[in-house]
Amino acid sequence: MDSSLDEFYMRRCLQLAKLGAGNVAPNPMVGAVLVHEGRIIGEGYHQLYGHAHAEVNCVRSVRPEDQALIPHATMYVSLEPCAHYGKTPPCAELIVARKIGTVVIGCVDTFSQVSGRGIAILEDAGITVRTHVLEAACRQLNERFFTFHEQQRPYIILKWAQSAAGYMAAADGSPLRISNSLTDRLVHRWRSEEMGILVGTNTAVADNPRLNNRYWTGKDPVRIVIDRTLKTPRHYHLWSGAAPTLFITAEAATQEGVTETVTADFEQPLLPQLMRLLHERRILSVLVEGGPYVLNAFIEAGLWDEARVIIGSHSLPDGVQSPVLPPSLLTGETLLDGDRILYYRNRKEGRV
Ligand SMILES: NC(=O)C1=CN([C@@H]2O[C@H](COP(=O)(O)OP(=O)(O)OC[C@H]3O[C@@H](n4cnc5c(N)ncnc54)[C@H](OP(=O)(O)O)[C@@H]3O)[C@@H](O)[C@H]2O)C=CC1
Ligand SMILES: Nc1c(N[C@@H]2O[C@H](COP(=O)(O)O)[C@@H](O)[C@H]2O)[nH]c(=O)[nH]c1=O
Ligand SMILES: [Zn+2]
Repeated sequence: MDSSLDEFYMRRCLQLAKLGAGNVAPNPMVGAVLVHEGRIIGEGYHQLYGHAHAEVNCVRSVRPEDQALIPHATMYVSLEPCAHYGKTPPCAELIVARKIGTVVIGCVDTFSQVSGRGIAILEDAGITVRTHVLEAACRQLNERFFTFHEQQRPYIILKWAQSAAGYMAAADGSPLRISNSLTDRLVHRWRSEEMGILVGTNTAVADNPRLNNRYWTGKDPVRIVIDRTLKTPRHYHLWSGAAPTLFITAEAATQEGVTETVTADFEQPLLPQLMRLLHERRILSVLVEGGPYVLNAFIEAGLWDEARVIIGSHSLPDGVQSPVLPPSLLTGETLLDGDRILYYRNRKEGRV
């Protein structure tokens, strides 16, 4: 078998999968193509959470005159076909029922209800299966999903803005705009891409932040506030009910509309409890927007996957110190109208 051809069609699966970005979480993005003698006869991707999977849309897209070719075609799919009855029936059974002879898979689905069972169903039915084609790229596409299922915690992105001298706020703690308005748009795009956004008590009290997505299209993340004694004043934005909000507190649990207080044991390390709680609530990813105390707590615990550091042109020579990350973890840098944005990664993974 020509492995470069497998990679060629898998790249098409990845392109298709990405069309689901923003609409399928907490499900993974998945793309599929059906190929018969060098011609693509079907294409599909997972378009919307709770709706048909990529393989179903791919089979449905085959034109009536090509239907007879399906048993002689090869299906390429970026993620192992599912084996469980979730919101839809198992795709592995659809592939068996349609008598597709060969299936080429990008990466195994490590979600406990699938995890090799999809491949087993195909092989037991006599289907030829090839796996691990562009595996690193297929895993990277869904790194939030894989981190969530393999580490039982959300994918964590740390983000802050600092001056060139390394300060995040004035010495008296009063809030300060460091990033420019174009960078703020990018930040709101980042907010739209993650399921949660988190700040510490002092940031909630000092900044009265909204933590929503106002400068980009798409969703607002769930706001998560660490607030042991519920210090955040009730008239602040975080209590407004304008977006789902979780206050992590030592006080009793309550619910007012979309605003909840959730009790944690502050005598015990908080971050492991927080990770469990967010896993239970199926929050796949969190953008941690500060302040430095919270950011450093995540860094010290090694609980982060990416960091995005904005270095503004603001000359702030003194004040609240920003965290420091090892330069060896720096993976890229961009410039946006005078702001420098540094990108860090906490582990090595293949890139798309
Ligand atoms: N430039 C930027 O990007 C940003 C700047 N800022 C600025 O940063 C400053 C605030 O930062 P900072 O003082 O570090 O405060 P934080 O917002 O990080 O809040 C720290 C407090 O939150 C609680 N907390 C946080 N993490 C934990 C944990 N793991 N376990 C238990 N409690 C926890 C504690 O409160 P307690 O002890 O009361 O229980 C702690 O003192 C403000 O001036 C703000 O304007 C903030 C965000 C971003
Ligand atoms: N000062 C600062 C940031 N601060 C972060 O943004 C929060 C305010 O969010 P919002 O109320 O939604 O605008 C604030 O509490 C802090 O977490 N972010 C940045 O990108 N650049 C900046 O210069
Ligand atoms: Zn499926």
